[in-house]
Amino acid sequence: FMFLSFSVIERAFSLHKTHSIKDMENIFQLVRNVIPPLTARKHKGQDGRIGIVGGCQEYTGAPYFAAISALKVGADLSHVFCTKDAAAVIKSYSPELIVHPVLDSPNAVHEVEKWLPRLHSVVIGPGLGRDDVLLESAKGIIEKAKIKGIPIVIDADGLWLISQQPSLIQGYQRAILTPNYMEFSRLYEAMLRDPVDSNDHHGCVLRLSQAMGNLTIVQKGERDLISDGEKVLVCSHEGSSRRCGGQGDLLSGSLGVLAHWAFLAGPEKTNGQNPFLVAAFGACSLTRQCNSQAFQKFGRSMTTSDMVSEVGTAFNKLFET
Ligand SMILES: NC(=O)C1=CN([C@@H]2O[C@H](COP(=O)(O)OP(=O)(O)OC[C@H]3O[C@@H](n4cnc5c(N)ncnc54)[C@H](OP(=O)(O)O)[C@@H]3O)[C@@H](O)[C@H]2O)[C@@H](O)CC1
Ligand SMILES: Nc1ncnc2c1ncn2[C@@H]1O[C@H](COP(=O)(O)OP(=O)(O)OP(=O)(O)O)[C@@H](O)[C@H]1O
Ligand SMILES: [Mg+2]
Repeated sequence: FMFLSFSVIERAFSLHKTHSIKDMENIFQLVRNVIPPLTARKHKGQDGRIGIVGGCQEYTGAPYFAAISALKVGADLSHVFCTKDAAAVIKSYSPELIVHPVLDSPNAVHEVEKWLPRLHSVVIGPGLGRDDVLLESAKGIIEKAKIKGIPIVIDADGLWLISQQPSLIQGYQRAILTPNYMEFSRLYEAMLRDPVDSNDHHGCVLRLSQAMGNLTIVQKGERDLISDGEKVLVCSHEGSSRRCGGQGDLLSGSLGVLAHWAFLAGPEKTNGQNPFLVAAFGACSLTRQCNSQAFQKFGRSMTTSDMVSEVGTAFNKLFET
């Protein structure tokens, strides 16, 4: 089945090289290489402690989807840093999550900073909203995470913040941005001062990554384009035509774990490829596989919760061979 999905690795200078099944299969193998083995000699936490920064009065589903997906991919602990009024709601969705109601407190940055030494990666933005006070907290948290060298996934309203202040993340190569169509356009226009060229998606994602200082960009869509400014990977693994909200949150939460694993494994395990490209490819194919499986069961009534239930079998199918 792996050969049915259609994904490519291409060099920046030869953008329209023929798509090679071998390359695609190789990237799946690289994802497998970075997955930590399950052994009896590990303690709780070793396979990943992930932080999600998001969750406000309007949005509680998004941080939940990201945090629960991180656990189901294989992280040991998943922390959500959200506003006070969102915390009880998110806790009530799941006893698995550790929820900190700190994001709207006056010392929000310090409250999250205390936890950073214990976190392997952070996902900033799912359900964060656009309140200036919360965006300011997110900004402070990004700055602290950068100082610690922690991999940072930026999604949703975190990308809104980056569109306003690109220098906040520019040049930090341990960051991965996961824009949808709208978010990509906003970022592109902010950085390149030009509208997106709809005839050249490859070139656009490549140029945006370069303008941002070669951090990893995942442009989500009918095909996911993943670039670090040098290469463009394409993930068009089969999903479905069902576009319920929350799928991007499943992607960013999964990517939080995979980014940590790939970063820890390093370029030896990824055959010299940028570990964050490999992680992104893994998260995109996993999300699409969950979509495909859930759609087969539920059709049009499929929701993101149904996709979350598929993470385990989807992961096994793609990566545990
Ligand atoms: N259950 C929850 O709690 C969930 C909460 N969520 C949270 O919501 C927050 C805001 O995130 P977001 O993604 O709605 O904001 P943004 O990107 O500005 O899009 C807004 C507008 O963009 C447009 N548009 C989008 N795609 C397009 C396309 N391909 N092509 C063309 N246009 C396109 C479209 O415009 P329209 O169709 O109305 O013209 C759409 O209305 C954020 O915190 C997020 O995490 C979500 O995660 C879902 C689950
Ligand atoms: N047209 C499409 N065909 C197939 N898969 C798609 C399509 N558009 C998006 N996807 C997949 O859906 C997932 C989420 O992408 P999407 O663009 O919906 O993110 P989003 O808008 O941020 O979602 P969310 O509602 O969580 O905020 C990605 O894995 C992407 O590959
Ligand atoms: Mg989104």
